[in-house]
Amino acid sequence: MELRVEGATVAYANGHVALRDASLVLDRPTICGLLGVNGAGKSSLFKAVMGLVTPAAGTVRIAGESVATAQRRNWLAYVPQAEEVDWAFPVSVRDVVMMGRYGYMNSLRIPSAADRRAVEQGLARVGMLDFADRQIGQLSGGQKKRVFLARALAQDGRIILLDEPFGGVDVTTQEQIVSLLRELRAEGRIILVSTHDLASVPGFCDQVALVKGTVLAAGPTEKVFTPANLARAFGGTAATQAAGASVTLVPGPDGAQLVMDAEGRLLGQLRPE
Ligand SMILES: Nc1ncnc2c1ncn2[C@@H]1O[C@H](COP(=O)(O)OP(=O)(O)OP(=O)(O)O)[C@@H](O)[C@H]1O
Repeated sequence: MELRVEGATVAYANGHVALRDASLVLDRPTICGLLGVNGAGKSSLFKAVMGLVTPAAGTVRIAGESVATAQRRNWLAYVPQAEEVDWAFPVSVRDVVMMGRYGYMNSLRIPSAADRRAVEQGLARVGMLDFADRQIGQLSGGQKKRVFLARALAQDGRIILLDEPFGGVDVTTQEQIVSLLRELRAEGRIILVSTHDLASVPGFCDQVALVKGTVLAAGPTEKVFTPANLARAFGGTAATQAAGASVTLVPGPDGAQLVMDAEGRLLGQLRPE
């Protein structure tokens, strides 16, 4: 599998250019973190990959094919931000996960035994089988995320895009999601995950892409997740805020310790002697 975004420009109907000349190539199984401030263009990049917006310039190719072909082959799975979902819509958890199978069904959408099995397996894998008959609005934030993850699992996507999967989830749920993402990578899938939780990035992302109106830098975490690059993506003041702040040390690349503040901002890096 390969995801190749080259020179993509995403502009909306009101003329706002969310991304300009953005490039990102993921050509092996990976967990790639997509990092940037609010409004940096992360969701716009996802939408371009999913074919929800058509780039005004540039190309998106998936294993050499167009997005439309990749969609038809069920290669692309998307776990949306919670805000994008209408939680009042009267469907059960099982119904939502079954949507991941629509691409495998004919127009009558009558599930086969294989579809039902994929749904049960997806729900079991995220620990949500007991909630299968619940209305989706009647779930906690973390449970909602897990349901949409189960939908991606049921779909058996080769490229899985997760928009802010850790927003509002507790530490245990976050750990469960991360270990599931590792399993999916081991199965050969490409995982692209946008997150604001910088502190957790070195622990689970083998690559990162920094977004600010374009892809500023992308590559292996140990090369790209550096204070200098983070300052470019998040603003240059991070390093000056250390005095008096309560800080956390997070294991970083090559034995380094990342010094983060309470909000997950990177203040600096301690290198081993
Ligand atoms: N449908 C739209 N019409 C016009 N402008 C839009 C639309 N969607 C997003 N934008 C704008 O494009 C820019 C990038 O938005 P995008 O949602 O891609 O950012 P993001 O990095 O995902 O942000 P967040 O972290 O807040 O989710 C923002 O300035 C946003 O206001």
